[in-house]
Amino acid sequence: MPKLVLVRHGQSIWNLQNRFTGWIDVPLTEKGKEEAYKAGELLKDIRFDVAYTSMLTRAQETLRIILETVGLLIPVIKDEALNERHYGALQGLNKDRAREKWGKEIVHLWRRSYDIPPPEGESLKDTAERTIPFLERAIMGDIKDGRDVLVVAHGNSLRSIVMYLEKLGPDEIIKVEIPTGTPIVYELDENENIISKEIRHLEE
Ligand SMILES: O=C(O)[C@H](O)COP(=O)(O)O
Repeated sequence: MPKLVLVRHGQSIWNLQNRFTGWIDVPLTEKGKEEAYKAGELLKDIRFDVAYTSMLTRAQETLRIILETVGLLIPVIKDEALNERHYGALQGLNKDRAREKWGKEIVHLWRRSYDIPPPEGESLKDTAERTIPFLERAIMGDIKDGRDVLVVAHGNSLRSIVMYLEKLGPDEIIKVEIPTGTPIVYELDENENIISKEIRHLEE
């Protein structure tokens, strides 16, 4: 059965500073690079055929470190469709300051609900309107041909993909958090049904 592996990029400078990032192109921290290396260590048993990532440095750099760690030289496809949710007016703001300004309930809904967009930004639904057509058009073609695929992207672009693959409703996706550098390994059949799901962590 072909594997589809999803990895959120390692910690970025703005993750560390607790700032909304979205489409702002910030680099990984040293810890983020280490998380990428550890993700690679956890994926050494999979002979990926192809990898996909976004147009943002933090995801591309995470992917580069993973491929170097697993020792594979494979085609890498970069596409804006996998970029993080556009966080609109929140981009650059500290998340605690945003809660003080607007209240924690609405900030939580902007961050985790399905269809409530942050000011001037994308809701998860808006994000899914670009990630899912790309998943279907490009990534699922590889899966149907039996290839093992690695996707390195972002917290919310990946939440939209997890919601679709796992057939989650808006009341379920609101609880889903995707930690940095933690591979989610799916085995899929030719009809995109999940045969198995494994979240890989290093033993502490
Ligand atoms: O863009 C961001 O700020 C992060 O990548 C994800 O943000 P979130 O934790 O609010 O979803």
